[in-house]
This record gives sequence, structure tokens and C-alpha cells, in this order.
Amino acid sequence: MSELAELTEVELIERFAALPVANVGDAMDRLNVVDSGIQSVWPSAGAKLAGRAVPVTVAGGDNLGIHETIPTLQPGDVLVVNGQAATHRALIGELIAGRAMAQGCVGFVLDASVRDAVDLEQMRFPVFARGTTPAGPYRNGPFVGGVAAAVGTVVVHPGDLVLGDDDGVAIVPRVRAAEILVKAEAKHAAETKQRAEIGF
Ligand SMILES: O=C([O-])CC(=O)C(=O)O
Ligand SMILES: [Mg+2]
Repeated sequence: MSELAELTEVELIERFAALPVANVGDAMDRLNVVDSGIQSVWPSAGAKLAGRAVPVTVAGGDNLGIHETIPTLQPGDVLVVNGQAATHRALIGELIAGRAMAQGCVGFVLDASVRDAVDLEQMRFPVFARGTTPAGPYRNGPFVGGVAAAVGTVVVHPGDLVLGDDDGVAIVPRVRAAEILVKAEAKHAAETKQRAEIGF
């Protein structure tokens, strides 16, 4: 634990990024795993996300809060959007993703729909959402940023760690990150040993 207490946030995120999200979920007693309806939107497998949460809550189908938040993003941030689980409009696409990438943002998680999924994969920009639709967003507001937001029933605080892979998304509370990393790495080591015993 003392070694972990000295890890920088970047090192902590790198260590989490090396683990399957399932192992991290298990290390949190299977809690804090985001609703299974929120998945990678890349047409192919291989999306992998690990970064620091910047939560924003928007009205269903409206992305003003995303536009206003993107200029504030820092390298390593993940934009996490409570879009009210409204799937009738896409809140982001490749253009907004490109602007976020230019800020150093490493991915998005949205309780909403998105569009331009093929472009997002070609850009290697991981986006997790409830689905895709060609229907574009409105841009009127309101929105709330800078405080916790709910995504798929999980509360996300600013600075929490956001992890995603082809199984889905989990949120690691920042204050518990070191303790959860120890348990998740132990779980991964145990499963690696079990695989060898089973013979694959
Ligand atoms: O037009 C929008 O607001 C969403 C979109 O498709 C993009 O960002 O590429
Ligand atoms: Mg677009």
C-alpha cells in the first residue's frame, strides 16, 4: 500500500489500463459498474479507455454542456455525460470528438446516443454510449458541470477514474483508487493462474 500511495495519478491510470474492466469491477464487490446498455460504439472490438472523469449533466438530446466543457478539458480527461438516458438524438460525433482529442481528452462516456461511429473508430477515440443514431443534437441547454453526475445509475465525481473495454465501463472513486488497484491486480493474477491450470 505504501508503494501505491506514492504512485502519481498517471501511473495509477496506467496500471488500471492494463487490467480487464471485469477485474476492476470484481475488486469493487461488483459495484460501480455502469449499466450494460452503455458500450463501445466502435463497429469493431478493441476500444480501451482509462482516464480522469469530467462529469457534465445535460438535457436529453441537447449538447450545449458538451460544447461548453470541451475547451476546459486537460490531457488524460474523460468527458462523462449524463444525457438522461435519452437515445433519440446523438450528442456527439467525430467533429466534437476531434476537438476533445485536440485538448488531450482520451475518451467519452455518455448516457445517451452518438453518431459517426466508424469515424470514431478510425480516430482510435474510445466512445461508450447507449447506441447510435444519425439524428443530430439540439444546442440550447440547460446543463450542469463541475459536480458529480450519474451515468447508467453510477455516480461519477470529478476526478474519479473511468475505465472501459469491450465488456463495458466501470467507475473507480478517486479516494479508493489505490485500495481497488491492489485488489484488481490480485484478481487478475489469480485469474491468469487459473487459466494456466485450465490449460489455455
Ligand atoms: O454535429 C454535432 O453536433 C454532432 C456531430 O455529428 C459531430 O460532432 O460530428
Ligand atoms: Mg458528425
